[in-house]
Amino acid sequence: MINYSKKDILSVLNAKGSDIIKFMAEAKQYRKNNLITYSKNIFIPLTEICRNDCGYCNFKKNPDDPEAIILKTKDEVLNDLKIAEKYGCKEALFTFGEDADENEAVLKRLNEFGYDNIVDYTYDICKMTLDETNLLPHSNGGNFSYDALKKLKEVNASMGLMLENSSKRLMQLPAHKKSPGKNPELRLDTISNAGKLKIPYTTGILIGIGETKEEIVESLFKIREIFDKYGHIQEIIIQNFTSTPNIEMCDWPEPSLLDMIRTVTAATLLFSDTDVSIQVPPNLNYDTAQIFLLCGADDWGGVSPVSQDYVNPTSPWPTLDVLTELTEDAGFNLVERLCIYEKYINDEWLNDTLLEKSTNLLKHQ
Ligand SMILES: O=c1nc2n(C[C@H](O)[C@H](O)[C@H](O)CO)c3cc(O)ccc3cc-2c(=O)[nH]1
Ligand SMILES: C[C@H]1O[C@@H](n2cnc3c(N)ncnc32)[C@H](O)[C@@H]1O
Ligand code: MET
Ligand code: SF4
Repeated sequence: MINYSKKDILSVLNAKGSDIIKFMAEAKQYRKNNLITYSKNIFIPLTEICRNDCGYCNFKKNPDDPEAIILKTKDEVLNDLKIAEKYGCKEALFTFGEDADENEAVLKRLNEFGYDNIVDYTYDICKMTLDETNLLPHSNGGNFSYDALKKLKEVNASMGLMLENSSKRLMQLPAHKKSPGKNPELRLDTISNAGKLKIPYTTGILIGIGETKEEIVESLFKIREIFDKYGHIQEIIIQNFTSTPNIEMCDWPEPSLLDMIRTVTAATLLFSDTDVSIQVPPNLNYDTAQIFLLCGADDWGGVSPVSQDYVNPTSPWPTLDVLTELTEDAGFNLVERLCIYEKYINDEWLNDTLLEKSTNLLKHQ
């Protein structure tokens, strides 16, 4: 039963002074324990080519850029995975541009490798990960069709797609005006299809890209609606727009610390009657991350000892020592989790191979 109305959540996003402190305390008291989770991962950008062109994006590269990753080979990926395994990583995070196979250079490379589309290639990369390593694949490559998701489900422990925001208005702003794949109807469909297919899922919202507080409320309620229908959303990322000089939105202000606090508090309250985690990436909040634990966030997301965050390359992750220290200093304990949350590790959600691998990894934590 949802305990909060849209009006309530909007009042959290507008709260000032002692009101916001009161809401933070309310959100914090819903946390059943003092554990903060993270997943030890390696970030592998399969391709940096993307059909969209988001105004905030630091990841997408032009195919003519000699530094661009057009398509990683299987050997390159396996090499990355083996290094990650040595460091004890358990999640292979495949994040990449959407529908990259619409691009000539990517398609040419796919053809050379014996493929004609990016979904089949991603499937084989994930299959190789399961066959040759102890890591669990989590793919996040933009929208996928129902059939593509159905295929990828077989080789992914979990998958993800940021809703970003449910407002169509942003399709007219620098954030999304050149990104058909950020049409919220499409994103909501992908997230719903993942639910129909019983894929443990990560989604979230991006704060500070021109949205209003009302639109943040709408976005959170849309996610809630889908979760109530399918139960597959394991975590919600509250991601803050981070500016760098080379992006189209370089002059846009980053969201304030207080706006992030308000949003994390609002998300925690809206999901307080569920076991959905609220994730805040510590690398985008290097000096301020602790405060989010005090308003209900309970997960740091993927943290990598071996790779950079290719989406936010100027924001290095804290080391695990630093993360432990700042978590404990705030009154919590840091614990490792898998990319798939424990409650989904059963035969309702996973095939035999993924179930066996996840169960074994869980035992050895
Ligand atoms: O390092 C990052 N990890 C990102 N992750 C990884 C995430 O933190 C972990 O992979 C999940 O928590 C699963 O363990 C995403 C995963 C998704 O499914 C969807 C979006 C993101 C976004 C990022 C991101 O910007 N940077
Ligand atoms: C992988 C996810 O990273 C987020 N993302 C993309 N660019 C930025 C940025 N400059 N700052 C913060 N988050 C960003 C989007 O929400 C995307 O879906
Ligand atoms: C690199 S951004 C994350 C994956 C995908 N391109 C998306 O925006 O959904
Ligand atoms: S954020 Fe994702 S969809 Fe948007 S341009 Fe970057 S890679 Fe493409």
